[in-house]
Amino acid sequence: MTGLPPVAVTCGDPSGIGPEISLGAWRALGADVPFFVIGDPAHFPSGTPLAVIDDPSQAPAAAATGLPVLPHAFPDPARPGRPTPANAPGVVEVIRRAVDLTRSGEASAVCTAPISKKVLADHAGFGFPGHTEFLADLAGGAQAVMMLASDELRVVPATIHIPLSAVPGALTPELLESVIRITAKGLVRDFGLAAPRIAVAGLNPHAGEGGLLGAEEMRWIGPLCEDLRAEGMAVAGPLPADTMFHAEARARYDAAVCMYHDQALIPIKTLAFDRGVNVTLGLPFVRTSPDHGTAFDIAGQGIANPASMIAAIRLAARIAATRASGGGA
Ligand SMILES: NC(=O)c1ccc[n+]([C@@H]2O[C@H](COP(=O)([O-])OP(=O)(O)OC[C@H]3O[C@@H](n4cnc5c(N)ncnc54)[C@H](O)[C@@H]3O)[C@@H](O)[C@H]2O)c1
Ligand SMILES: N[C@H](C(=O)O)[C@H](O)COP(=O)(O)O
Repeated sequence: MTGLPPVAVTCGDPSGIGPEISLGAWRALGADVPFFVIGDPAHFPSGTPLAVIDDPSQAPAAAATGLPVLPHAFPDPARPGRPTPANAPGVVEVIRRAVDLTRSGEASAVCTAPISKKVLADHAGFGFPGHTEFLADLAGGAQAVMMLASDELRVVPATIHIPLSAVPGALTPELLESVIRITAKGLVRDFGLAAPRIAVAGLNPHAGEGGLLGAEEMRWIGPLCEDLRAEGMAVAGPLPADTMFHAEARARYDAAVCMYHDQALIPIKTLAFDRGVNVTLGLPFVRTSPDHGTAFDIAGQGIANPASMIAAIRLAARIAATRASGGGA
């Protein structure tokens, strides 16, 4: 226990595995890492020992008897695997509520259960491609940087939720430089690393093969890395992306900054799908999430693995404690 307020966990899509992995997290963590879920008490698996609270401060004591839930009423029941349009706006309201509670100091961090972007776009007018971009907006337009972290590997996609065809146009020296700087700062502030080492992936096969397979590396990614090295930052690259994720290569850096979503997320979800955590860097509050989605295909069957959610709640509490102590700052 840190003495900090509890972590606010959003319900995510109630028809996904959010309710059951939250229950799994409470079973594993009990009151050791205080948290509460914001959601509809009727959405949890039948037989869930619930501890309904009306204030986040009650969560640590409530956790001794059941899963602490701060109620948020939804119009429809949760139908596992079959999201209902009427519930979509509530999913967004819950995220806002978790952020408000964290910004007011009643919660120490936000941990989000998975949402379906498509369901929210279709039925809640959600104008963002993911939590990351929504949270950046709630933070007043901060530049939010997505990191997925595990013991084996940390990765950061410089461009996030955009089509592959849009990546070369969206990648600019300004964007990449700020992503590298926010990553370095996050590794110091939130992960307590004194001198973080960052590896930067190339965009093209073989990092462009000297211009034969693409020009971006020679034209500006390489020179940007040079400039940052000249400043004293430990930045390696641009490295060929196909050979930078094996065990020996990973030992040489603390985070890999990649050019697009799948370049970053395929290696970590292959190595650590059951324990990776999505952390948003660059926000004025702490936010984590499990590294998987709504898993509608298995929702309600009681087989979803709660390990990534457990790791996400633990990491949220740890980062909040590090920030509160001024630890890595
Ligand atoms: N943090 C988030 O909100 C988040 C993250 C990723 C994906 N998504 C969303 O989730 C939806 C589904 O995405 P997807 O199908 O690509 O990925 P997914 O992670 O939901 O599922 C991929 C596969 O992994 C399995 N799986 C996922 N989590 C599991 C767990 N905890 N235990 C056991 N098996 C698990 C699923 O059953 C499925 O077979 C999409 O709408 C996507 O946008 C949300
Ligand atoms: N890109 C993430 C993944 O594939 O795991 C996922 O979509 C979550 O993104 P947000 O945290 O922005 O919702």
